Amino acid sequence: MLWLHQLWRINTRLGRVYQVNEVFQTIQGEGRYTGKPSIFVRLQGCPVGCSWCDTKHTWTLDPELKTSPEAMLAKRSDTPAWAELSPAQLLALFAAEGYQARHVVITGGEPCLYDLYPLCEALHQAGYSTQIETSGTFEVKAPDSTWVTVSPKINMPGGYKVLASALARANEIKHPVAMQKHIEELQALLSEHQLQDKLVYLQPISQQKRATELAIASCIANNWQLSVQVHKYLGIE
Ligand SMILES: C[S@@+](CC[C@H](N)C(=O)[O-])C[C@H]1O[C@@H](n2cnc3c(N)ncnc32)[C@H](O)[C@@H]1O
Ligand SMILES: Nc1nc2[nH]cc(C(=O)O)c2c(=O)[nH]1
Ligand code: SF4
Ligand SMILES: [Mg+2]
Repeated sequence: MLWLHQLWRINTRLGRVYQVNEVFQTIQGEGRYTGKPSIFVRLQGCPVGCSWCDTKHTWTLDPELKTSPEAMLAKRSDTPAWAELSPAQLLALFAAEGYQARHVVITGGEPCLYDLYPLCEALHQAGYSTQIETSGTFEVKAPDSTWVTVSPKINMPGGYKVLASALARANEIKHPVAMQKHIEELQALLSEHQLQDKLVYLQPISQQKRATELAIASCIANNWQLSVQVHKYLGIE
């Protein structure tokens, strides 16, 4: 017999909705799953404020910018408009769009502002594998089988800091770099949390030549891997 609190938890989860900036099908362009056909679900809202963020249009969650799922899907440029969808509505949207990818990447914005259990569980039940792209500044609320990519934010202007629990949960650590100090910050973080055995990727910030050269040299020196945002080189989403 289900306890009352379990029933309440299930009901709450079933009733969960997500604020979604965009949904699209493409090739995963970053990290361990680079090259994998994927459906991206980009959630709205992020308070972290990375100066080099390539998705600044997802930072706000303005109630006046709420739009319909159809209008959200029809967007052809980066805007801060968002739509509210339940996991069931997202699955129906995937079917209606005829998406064939079986891997779903939940990104943002900062997806870990949300409880991702209901979404990931519904996706798993429907046969999808799931991945989260997160800054690690909020608790990761997702099933064990979800692949978690943590892009640790260190010394952020707003004071947000990567959580030890998020680093421990990470299946891979992906660090955007442009300067030598970013390499040193990552080395200090890995030794502070004893994470030398984690899978680590360096990702040059915004395809800059110097950042890419630094990332290549640092990957070789530290036996890390390179992630180059393949989608940007290909000119796809
Ligand atoms: C836009 S963020 C959204 C998910 C989450 N907020 C985070 O930071 O991981 C997705 C990934 O893009 C990376 N990223 C953002 N802007 C970038 C840029 N200009 N160059 C390289 N990587 C970037 C982030 O570090 C993160 O790994
Ligand atoms: N193709 C593609 N791969 C990605 N990997 C992580 C992305 C993100 O914005 O989180 C991203 C993205 O926006 N597009
Ligand atoms: S945490 Fe992610 S979405 Fe937020 S500002 Fe930084 S890169 Fe952008
Ligand atoms: Mg991106």
